Amino acid sequence: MMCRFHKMHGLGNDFVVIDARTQSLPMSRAMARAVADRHRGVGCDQLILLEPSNVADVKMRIFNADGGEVEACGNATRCVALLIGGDIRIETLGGTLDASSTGEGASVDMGTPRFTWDAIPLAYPMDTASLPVGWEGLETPFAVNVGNPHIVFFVPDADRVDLQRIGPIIENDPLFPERVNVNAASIADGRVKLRVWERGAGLTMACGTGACATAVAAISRNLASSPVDVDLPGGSLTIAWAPGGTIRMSGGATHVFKGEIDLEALL
Ligand SMILES: N[C@H](CCC[C@H](N)C(=O)O)C(=O)O
Repeated sequence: MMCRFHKMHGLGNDFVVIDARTQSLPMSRAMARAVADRHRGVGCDQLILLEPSNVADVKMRIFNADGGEVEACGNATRCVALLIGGDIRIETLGGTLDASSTGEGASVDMGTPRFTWDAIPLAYPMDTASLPVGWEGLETPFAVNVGNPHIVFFVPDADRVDLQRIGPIIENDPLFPERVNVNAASIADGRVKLRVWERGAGLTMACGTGACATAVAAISRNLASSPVDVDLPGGSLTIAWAPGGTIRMSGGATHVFKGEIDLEALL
């Protein structure tokens, strides 16, 4: 079955976007994993499937490279806004988001962060502002749900954290029943430097929800003030948030090419 797709990225966090609003496409974990495979498929960090919505302009389904369907993807949300254009409302498992395309990218209202232990979720009650846990020198992280679960470690230099090694250990710790996205952040001159090990995708060039989670954590700990510029390997995002409010994320989004793939040939 030939299937058209758009190859897009948000600061190098890359996506295969399939628009299934006019022709439904049953998606499976195996199919998502096969499309994301960088050797046998198209290759991407996340597969994005667009479907009709009863509550918004479009429903955006998000599948990590490991095939798991998840609640939120900030960079992909900007890409979908760029693809569709104008001001749009996007339904996701993590909530319905308002986005505005700005030509080179988009700004998105990512909703209200949640801080209670059972909203992250954690396996048992804890102070999510400063978890009394640590892994090999990464200590007292901040946990927050921004549609998806994130843990944020503030360190002297984010580049010196071996996320390739420690990321999957933390991602899969039993403290996180839904696993977790792992953020290593350092602050310099009021800006945040961020490196992310993503749940279900590994190290990525950028993570939109990671930037949101880290900005919320930095503002909550008085380490930075809103709006916060977050510098990731693939580029910078600007995150605005005040306690009690919603998170506003702005940044680039890029359409690279249109393609076609034989989905049956992948399995
Ligand atoms: N790995 C994330 C989904 C993608 C998030 C990231 N690509 C973004 O831009 O927010 C999770 O499992 O919750």
